[in-house]
Amino acid sequence: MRVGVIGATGAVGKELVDVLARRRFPVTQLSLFASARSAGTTQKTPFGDVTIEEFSMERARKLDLALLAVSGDFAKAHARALAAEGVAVVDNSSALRLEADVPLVVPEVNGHAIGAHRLIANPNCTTAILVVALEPLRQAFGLKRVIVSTYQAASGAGAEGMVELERETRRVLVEGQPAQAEVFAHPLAFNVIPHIDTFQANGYTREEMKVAWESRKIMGMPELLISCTAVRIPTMRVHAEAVTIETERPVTPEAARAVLAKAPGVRLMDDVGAKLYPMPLTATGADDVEAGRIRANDVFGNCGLDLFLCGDQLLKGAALNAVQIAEQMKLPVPA
Ligand SMILES: NC(=O)C1=CN([C@@H]2O[C@H](COP(=O)(O)OP(=O)(O)OC[C@H]3O[C@@H](n4cnc5c(N)ncnc54)[C@H](OP(=O)(O)O)[C@@H]3O)[C@@H](O)[C@H]2O)C=CC1
Ligand SMILES: N[C@@H](CC(=O)OP(=O)(O)O)C(=O)O
Repeated sequence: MRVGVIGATGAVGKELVDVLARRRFPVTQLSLFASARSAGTTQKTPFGDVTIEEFSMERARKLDLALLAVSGDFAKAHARALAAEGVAVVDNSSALRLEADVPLVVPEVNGHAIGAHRLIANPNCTTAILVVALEPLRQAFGLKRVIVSTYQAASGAGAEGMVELERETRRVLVEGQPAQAEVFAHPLAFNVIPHIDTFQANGYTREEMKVAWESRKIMGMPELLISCTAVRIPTMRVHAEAVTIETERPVTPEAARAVLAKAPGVRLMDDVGAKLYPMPLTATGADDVEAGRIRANDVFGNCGLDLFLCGDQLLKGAALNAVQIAEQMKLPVPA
């Protein structure tokens, strides 16, 4: 299959190439696209050294599958046009996620929505990690309300976010100077910032609203009551989420653990006596979303549950989920 990764030099794009190789996706020809500034450079990949090409529709329309990891504006300009050319497209940006004719998919939750569609949207990273754990709990106990607070890594802001966190941490520790900010709203080193994406009229940020909008669409629960506080923290990778739910039917921590232990895409890590709980250090590079710190939340009587999640947002929140979607799309089988 002729596969193209568009945005191949970025945080998500590099992971996409690795995931394609790791999952033995049937790639017969891999094309890597980025902007003009990267064109002509060489990227080492598990498929060998590949020269980065500047994106053009002429080149991309020859692909069987295009994995887009650029911006929303780029997706608006090219995603539908590529799909119309017969290219299967999975887009990582937020541009098309709420469009009625574009399925928004986390395969463990709503893989059935893929059908014969040629253009699929990959969800917001925080949302994908959340719904993998929420869906099995919903199936077992019903779901009334969700309150989530997030702890999001610098790489959520792309390759430049990682560079800034490393540079500014050095500035403080090595040079003894105060940290500065360009990518983030404030210096991130030795700080936490309750501001990801732009503020909306209702006081929430767009990142927080995406968690609500997208969870409702993926889970097919347009009325789901859900509130999010999204916070950037100075880790490199993995988004953590403190989640409180109110269920429709009574829930116990033991029953929730039994459900999550069997849930696809979830790794139960919940043994506080052994200091076993989800953490960015253990979730980094892992496909499964870690779930732990499961306990009854008495605020909601016998229908309340608290839990803590950690998911590698460059994998389940982006590249892994996108390749899982591609695996379920109806694509030409190479001879
Ligand atoms: N980071 C994350 O955790 C997640 C990101 N996403 C989404 O994935 C997308 C990519 O994010 P991320 O990897 O973090 O971003 P990066 O900033 O790390 O990478 C952006 C990529 O886009 C390329 N690019 C920029 N302009 C063009 C262009 N005109 N034509 C072709 N390629 C171009 C860049 O190439 P060059 O190096 O040449 O500039 C680079 O490869 C975004 O839409 C983001 O919202 C989704 C889920 C999680
Ligand atoms: N907003 C996420 C990453 C991201 O790119 O999300 P989205 O694809 O929804 O814009 C973060 O900063 O951690």
